[in-house]
Amino acid sequence: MSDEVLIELENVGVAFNATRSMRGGRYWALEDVSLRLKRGERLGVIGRNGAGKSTLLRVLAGILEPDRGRVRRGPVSCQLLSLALGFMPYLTGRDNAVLSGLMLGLRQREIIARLPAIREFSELGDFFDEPISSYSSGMVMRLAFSVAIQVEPDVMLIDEVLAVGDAEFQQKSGAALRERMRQGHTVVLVSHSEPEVAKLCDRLLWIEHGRSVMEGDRDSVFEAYHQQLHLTGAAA
Ligand SMILES: Nc1ncnc2c1ncn2[C@@H]1O[C@H](COP(=O)(O)OP(=O)(O)OP(=O)(O)O)[C@@H](O)[C@H]1O
Repeated sequence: MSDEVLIELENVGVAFNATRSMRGGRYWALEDVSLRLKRGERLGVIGRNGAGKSTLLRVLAGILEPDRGRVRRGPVSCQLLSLALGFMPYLTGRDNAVLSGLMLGLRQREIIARLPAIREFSELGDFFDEPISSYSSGMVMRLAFSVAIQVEPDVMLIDEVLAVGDAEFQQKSGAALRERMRQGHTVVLVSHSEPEVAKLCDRLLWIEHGRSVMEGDRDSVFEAYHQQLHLTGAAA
């Protein structure tokens, strides 16, 4: 891992409009999170349901602007892999792959040259040329993962998607991801699967109620997290 900081968050907060049952007003999904993401880092983000993990990934991806705090970003391309992904349902897998590549800063001919590899990795067969409204959620994730693996963004932000798809594809995507990490790619992974996080990440950020609780090497953060779960008797 190099010392080059790709994205830096300083006391970042994101507020949403609260629902009527919450009596309106603003609701802080992220309250105060600071983070320095370095090139080549394999960062896991852990925390209970609703802690703000997905919101944090959307800030890192540049999809959400913070309502407080500061984000400093180098000239990096980020790809967010999430089940709530922004594909166009009426376009084919192929056209969505081209769009994603363009949005990640590739030239049209670069992404077109990679289409056969994307189609092959996805194992979508003829579905690659069908509108993705006809895909299952597992098929959408196959497409998204295949694009990300072939396009090679500077930063891959992965939100609970590795468990989607059948066991064979999970194994293949996990292996492809580990290979990318071995080559020094930067990955941020949100997952409730501790074995997955333990296998892929060497550093962890633990957040609760939108605030950073602890950041550090994987084993120390897991230890503190488990201790707290034990104390509160709560499940992750
Ligand atoms: N677009 C939105 N509008 C309103 N509230 C939102 C929106 N997105 C997230 N929230 C709220 O912000 C809080 C944090 O949500 P977020 O999805 O970031 O948590 P999470 O840690 O990823 O949760 P989980 O582990 O359950 O996926 C939640 O209370 C959620 O309901």
